[in-house]
Amino acid sequence: MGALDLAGIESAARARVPRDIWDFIEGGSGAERTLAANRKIFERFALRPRVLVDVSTCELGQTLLGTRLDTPIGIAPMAYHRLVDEEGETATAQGAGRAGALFVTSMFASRTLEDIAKAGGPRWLHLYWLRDRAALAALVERAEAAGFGALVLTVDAPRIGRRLRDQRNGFAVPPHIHAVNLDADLMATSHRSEKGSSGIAEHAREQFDTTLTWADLGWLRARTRLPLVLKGILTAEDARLAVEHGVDAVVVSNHGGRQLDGAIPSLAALPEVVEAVPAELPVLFDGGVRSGTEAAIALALGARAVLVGRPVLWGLAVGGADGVHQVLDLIRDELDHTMALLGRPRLADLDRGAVTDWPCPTD
Ligand SMILES: Cc1cc2nc3c(=O)[nH]c(=O)nc-3n(C[C@H](O)[C@H](O)[C@H](O)COP(=O)(O)O)c2cc1C
Ligand SMILES: CC(C)CC(=O)C(=O)O
Repeated sequence: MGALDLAGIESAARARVPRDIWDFIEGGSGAERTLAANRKIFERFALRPRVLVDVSTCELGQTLLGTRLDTPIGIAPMAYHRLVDEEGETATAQGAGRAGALFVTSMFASRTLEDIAKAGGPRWLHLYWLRDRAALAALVERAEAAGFGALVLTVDAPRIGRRLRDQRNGFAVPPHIHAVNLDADLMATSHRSEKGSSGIAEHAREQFDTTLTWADLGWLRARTRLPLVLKGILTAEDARLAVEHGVDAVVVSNHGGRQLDGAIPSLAALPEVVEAVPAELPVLFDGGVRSGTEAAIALALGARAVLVGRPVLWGLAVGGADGVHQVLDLIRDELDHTMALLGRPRLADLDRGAVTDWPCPTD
């Protein structure tokens, strides 16, 4: 029998993945307040079921920025999938393809964009803004040629958060795993392991452009015909600026609690962002989603799609492409079930009326 929920897949993954890699994946920044809050906040919302609605079929497919998807549950960008599986991102892409799910590939993928494209499935490419703009431009060109459908620029990481687990472990990218889409000399620091510091944070300090402002977005826009998505928006103010700067979509995210510790839980930021942007601008969401019920809550609060991070790596660690497919299908099936029992069989029916604030009496 397959896993009935993600908890079983998580514990199987934990048993397989080496401790320092597990800490890198699971960890947050600082006291991990935001990491914990991303999960806890889902308890503060409850669903409002309607009855006597024809729910004989639920429709979970949609077209998002020109990309056809069979499910509103996609994969958040995560670096270095080969940390947990020999094949890495090509297996992830296969699993996502079978589920008809969006795979947002990290710029720090450990397989080439071209191999990922060959594995099939709907895909977008995530970017950090490197000081080396020529490297960025080259990546954008390759992404277009390889059929990536949008660019997702992550804007919440001018520096890497203080990830104490990684600092204690002296975590660095193992020597046999590489961000193969970037030149080796650009990535050298990420492999430097030293107790008390994180190779990943050191690398970002060296290579990420910390001078980046809204005014620079035009440079990227001018280089691509692909839709541009900003990931890491948590306030109405920034959502409005994103719209003013012609962005095509935003992802409400606090980077899974890995960046600013103490930042607002992702789900708490979602309503103000949704309210601040025109109805037609897609708002995506990530942070702490571990079930179809939680996906339904985020969709009802206005997300057009929900991205899932860590659970996909659990699936990959446990079962490669099959494990990724299993994780995505499990959440999708739970969502389908939730929509039926909610009396809201189409994604468009999942509106603000489907959910209510319900301050938990034990809080
Ligand atoms: C191991 C790992 C690597 C990540 N790498 C990236 C990355 O390269 N770029 C990025 O924008 N976000 C990255 N993230 C953040 C995810 O895109 C996402 O915001 C977060 O994991 C969502 O929360 P969840 O894991 O609770 O679902 C990473 C997250 C993890 C766990
Ligand atoms: C290589 C890292 C900078 C990837 C990342 O964004 C993360 O670990 O959260």
